[in-house]
Amino acid sequence: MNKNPLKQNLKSASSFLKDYEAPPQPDLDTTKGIILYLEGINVSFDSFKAINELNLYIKQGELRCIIGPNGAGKTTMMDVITGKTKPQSGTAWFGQKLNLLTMDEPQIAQAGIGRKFQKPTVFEALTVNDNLMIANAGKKTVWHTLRHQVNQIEQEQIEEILLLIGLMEMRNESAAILSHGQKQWLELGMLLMQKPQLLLVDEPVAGMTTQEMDKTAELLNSLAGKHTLVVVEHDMDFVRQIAKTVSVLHQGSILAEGNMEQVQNNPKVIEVYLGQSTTGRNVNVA
Ligand SMILES: Nc1ncnc2c1ncn2[C@@H]1O[C@H](COP(=O)(O)OP(=O)(O)OP(=O)(O)O)[C@@H](O)[C@H]1O
Repeated sequence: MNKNPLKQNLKSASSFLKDYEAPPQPDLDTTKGIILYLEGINVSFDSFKAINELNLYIKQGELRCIIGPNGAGKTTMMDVITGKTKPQSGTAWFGQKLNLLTMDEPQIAQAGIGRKFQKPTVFEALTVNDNLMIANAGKKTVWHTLRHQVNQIEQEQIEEILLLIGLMEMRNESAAILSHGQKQWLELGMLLMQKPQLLLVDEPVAGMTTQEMDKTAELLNSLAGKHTLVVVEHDMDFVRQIAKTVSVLHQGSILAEGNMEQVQNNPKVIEVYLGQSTTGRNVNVA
C-alpha cells in the first residue's frame, strides 16, 4: 500500500483533475506552440549589463529549468517577464499577440503569468482554506472575501488545489503551523487559484528537507502540461528530478540549452560552475 500521503493525494488529485486545465486567456494566442518569446533582451543597471542579448523560447505546457551561477541574471530575467523591469532593448511576447513590454505588472498577472518568489508569503493568521479563498478574490477585500459565501464551483476549485498540494488534511489549520515546505506548497496553491497559464517559480526547494524536495518535484511535474512552468533553481539534485530541458544562464545570456545530461557534460557549463563558490548549496553540475 502507498503510505505516502502526498503521493496518495497526488494520485487522487490527478484523477480528480483530469478535467482541470488552466483556462485559455482570451488574448493569449499560442497557436504556434510557443507561450513565451524573449528576443534580444538587454538590461543594464548603470553601466553593468545584467541581461545581454538574451533569447529564450518556452513551449506551451513545458517545464523549463533555468540554472546559472550567482549573478547570472535569472532574477532580472523573471523581472522582465513580469514587467517589474523594462529592458533597454529587445522584445518579449506572451504568445503571439501580447506584447509584455507594453504591459504593466498587474496587466501581465491578469493576462496569466504568475510568479512564486523564493520566500513563502502566506497569511499566517488565516487557515489554509482561507488562504486559498482569498487568493481567488481578485479585487475584493480580504474581509469581503472571508464573509462571502463560497459557491460550489469555488469550493470545488479549492478542494482540487488542496488535493494537489497535499494539504487537504490541514485545510482548517492555521497557516502559521505549517512547515516551510507546506507553506511553499500553499503559496503555489494560491497562485494556482488564479489559473495562470505560465508559472514562474523562483528557487522552490531552498530550505526544504529532502523529503519535501521530493514532494515538490512530484507537484511541479504534475502541473506541467496543464500549465507552463519556468523554474529557477540552484539545487542540481532537484533539477535532475524535474528537468526535461535546462537553460543555463551566464552573464545575462543563454550559455547552453538541452537535457540535463547534455548540459552537465557541456565544457562551457562545467567551466562556469567550477569558478563559483557553492555557498553551501548543491550547485555542482557534474
Ligand atoms: N537593481 C539593480 N541595480 C544594480 N545591479 C543590479 C540590480 N539588480 C541586479 N543587479 C545585478 O545584476 C546581476 C544579475 O543579478 P540577478 O539577481 O538577476 O542574478 P541571479 O542570476 O538571479 O543571481 P542569484 O542566483 O544570486 O539570485 C548581478 O550582478 C546583480 O548584482
